[in-house]
Amino acid sequence: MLARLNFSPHPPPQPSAMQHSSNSQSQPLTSRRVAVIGAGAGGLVSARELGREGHSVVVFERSSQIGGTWVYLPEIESDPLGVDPNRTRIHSSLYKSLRTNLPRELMGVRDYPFVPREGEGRDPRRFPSHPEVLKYLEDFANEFGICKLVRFGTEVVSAGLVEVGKWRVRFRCESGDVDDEIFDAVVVCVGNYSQPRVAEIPGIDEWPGEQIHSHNYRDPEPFRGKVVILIGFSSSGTDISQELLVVAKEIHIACRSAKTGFLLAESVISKVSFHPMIKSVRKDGTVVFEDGCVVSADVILHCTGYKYHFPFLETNGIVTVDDNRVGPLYKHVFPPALAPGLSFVGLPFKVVPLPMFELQSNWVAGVLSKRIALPSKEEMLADVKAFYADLEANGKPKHRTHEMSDCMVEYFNWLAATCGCPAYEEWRKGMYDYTHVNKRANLGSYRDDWHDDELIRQAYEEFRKYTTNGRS
Ligand SMILES: Cc1cc2nc3c(=O)[nH]c(=O)nc-3n(C[C@H](O)[C@H](O)[C@H](O)COP(=O)(O)OP(=O)(O)OC[C@H]3O[C@@H](n4cnc5c(N)ncnc54)[C@H](O)[C@@H]3O)c2cc1C
Repeated sequence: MLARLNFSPHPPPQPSAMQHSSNSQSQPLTSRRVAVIGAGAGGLVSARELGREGHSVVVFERSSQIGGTWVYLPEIESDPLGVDPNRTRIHSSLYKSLRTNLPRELMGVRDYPFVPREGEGRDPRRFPSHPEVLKYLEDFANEFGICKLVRFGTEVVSAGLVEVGKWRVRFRCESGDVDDEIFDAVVVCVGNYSQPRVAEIPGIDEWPGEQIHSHNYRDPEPFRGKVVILIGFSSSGTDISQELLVVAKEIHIACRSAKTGFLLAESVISKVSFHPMIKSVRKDGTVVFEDGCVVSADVILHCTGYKYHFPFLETNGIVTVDDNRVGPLYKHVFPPALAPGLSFVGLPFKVVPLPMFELQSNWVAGVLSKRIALPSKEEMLADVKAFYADLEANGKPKHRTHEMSDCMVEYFNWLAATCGCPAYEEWRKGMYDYTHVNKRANLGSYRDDWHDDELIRQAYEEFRKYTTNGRS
């Protein structure tokens, strides 16, 4: 294992890895008044990119602090399944013990690396616990002066086009008063991990057990001694299963592919069974799987992901959410008929989020300033149609429209080339792939046991451009 490299705090930002190529036509850039909705990582990074481009930015944030997902709350919603429209709402889906599932070298913004910093409560590990990510976002916001752009306690209740190139944003302040303002553009950065998507299970209304979605999972204690059915074995499911193994009586994991590829430790394997999906549940508390196996269970825990949800958006049906496809969107960002006034930062999943936010928002900023040209509306629509046809031809269902996984690097490099930014570095690709392989081989220990030292060396070599030690 590589000895920890010790970097002192970030120096003032260097010329950005993301900084746009010079305005070769030497025309003045157009400055717009832009509303950014949400002050999570996506909104903070967007505000920085828009500001760098010379736009005037207002960030609307309904909570009292920045960080979005990374603001952990121990409370859960009044409906643990998260389907009752009248439930009390909690934004973050973090659970108490969460550590990142990506190494910090990958997670940070490209020109503001997420390096260990000294100080009280800091967590220097490669896969740190969640408060460290929030601290990094606070550092980022302070470094780039973002907080002064944020209107806290201000929830956007509607955003719609009033005339060509003018958007009305209506917002509710903490006092309850509703007001509105006009902007040239709206960038939606409200996050995609708050609105639970649950599995449909025949017979569930009469099943006597408890149900909960991972959005409302905080710690394993309520599951002590219970037989738990866990649906889904992606990011949340894999993590939560590891915690439950310590306290639950049995865990039955229902997932689409029974061959998950994960290797489990000998010590826990007897407590876990893998199954295909649930066929039905019965009044007597049993759960029937598609392979005919029957289990008497206490709890069903849905680790089944989230739905896109933009209740404030008024587009007269131009942008819709259909089976979790937000569309039509050109390259997951611009609705052709409303571009560039409306854009979305952060929709794709199975990605490295922050570098993607950086690229997407650099593109949005550049298009708004007229540094970067968009294709015509017709060309963008044709591109979207071709993309949908491609998904269909490859058997990818609609609800996975914004899933990247294998296409991530291609997408990032397309954005980078369009913006005139450097391509996604080779060490990043290598580290991303390695992390996934290592996770599969060592689900319980991949965060503390790794062998990608050469990639870490390359990462810190690059980070030297942006950190004090590297400059001295
Ligand atoms: C359990 C879990 C684990 C994760 N682990 C990792 C990880 O290890 N590494 C990683 O890189 N990423 C991880 N992610 C992904 C994470 O979501 C992203 O890193 C990133 O934080 C998303 O930022 P965002 O700005 O898109 O959304 P969010 O962080 O959700 O921020 C959205 C903000 O918008 C605000 N908002 C919403 N609606 C309105 C409105 N109408 N008006 C005003 N404000 C509004 C919200 O209050 C919130 O502050 C994880 C996600 C989850 C759920």
